Amino acid sequence: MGAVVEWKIGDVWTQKEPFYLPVGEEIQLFEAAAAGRLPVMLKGPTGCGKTRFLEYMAYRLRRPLVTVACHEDLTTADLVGRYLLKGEETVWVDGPLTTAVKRGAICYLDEVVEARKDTIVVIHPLTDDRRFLPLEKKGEVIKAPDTFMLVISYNPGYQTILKDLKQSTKQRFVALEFDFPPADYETEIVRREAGINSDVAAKLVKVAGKMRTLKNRGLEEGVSTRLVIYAATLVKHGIEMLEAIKTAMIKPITDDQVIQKSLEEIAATLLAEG
Ligand SMILES: Nc1ncnc2c1ncn2[C@@H]1O[C@H](COP(=O)(O)OP(=O)(O)OP(=O)(O)O)[C@@H](O)[C@H]1O
Repeated sequence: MGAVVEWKIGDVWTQKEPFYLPVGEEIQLFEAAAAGRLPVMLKGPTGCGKTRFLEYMAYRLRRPLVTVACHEDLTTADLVGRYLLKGEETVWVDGPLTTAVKRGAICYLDEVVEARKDTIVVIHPLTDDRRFLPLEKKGEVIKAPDTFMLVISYNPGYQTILKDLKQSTKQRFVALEFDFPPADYETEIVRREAGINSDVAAKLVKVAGKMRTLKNRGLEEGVSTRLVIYAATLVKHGIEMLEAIKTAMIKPITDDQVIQKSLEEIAATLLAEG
């Protein structure tokens, strides 16, 4: 048995509309894919709004959202289900993928590349016009209802030759590309999410923008919108700007003290400029 799989079902009818600020044509494209029963890949760096977008789309389409955090020990049984011993009896327990298919939900496999290649293969029949899920252990095949939709997230920045999706998997999805929002959009997102004024939000976004230009020059990944929101939240709770930037936007992304110091200097200079 694999490690415990982390998953949750969000029922849209019990949920209020998630805040999502569209940046391009992503809503129309996703709706067209949903109408055409096509599987979707959300491509982009960590913390840039992929999950929030999907929560918003699930709400908009009034479909439950089943989210699975993929990891390298994830087995087919973790996704599909397994027989478990309950007292004297052996009972079948559906996994998140089976639950999503049965409920006609959107199933979101987050960071799918982390899962083992032999595990990923189980989604193949769901991603073409067959749209079925084989439950091999149970000797059953479930046909997906029209509302079922498979969505995966994928961060191309992390991939190496050893860890990448196979072409035969990639070429089963339409891809929506995400990136950090343009500065004025990101300012609005940070303002709303952290509940701070636009001025503070704009300054943090400016620092984040500068830090992102240093990607590949010592920094593996640009600072995420999520971290900018964290910094804004610290400021809202009384932490001074530079300290908030160090704690939320610099230390989490690099352990290298020399790089930390130079990022701090860049931030201090930008803050002094006003
Ligand atoms: N366009 C947007 N509209 C509203 N909020 C956004 C938007 N983009 C980013 N955010 C904010 O950024 C946070 C991080 O985004 P999210 O959790 O969706 O990232 P992600 O791309 O799914 O990251 P990961 O791959 O690490 O799961 C969200 O909680 C939300 O507050």
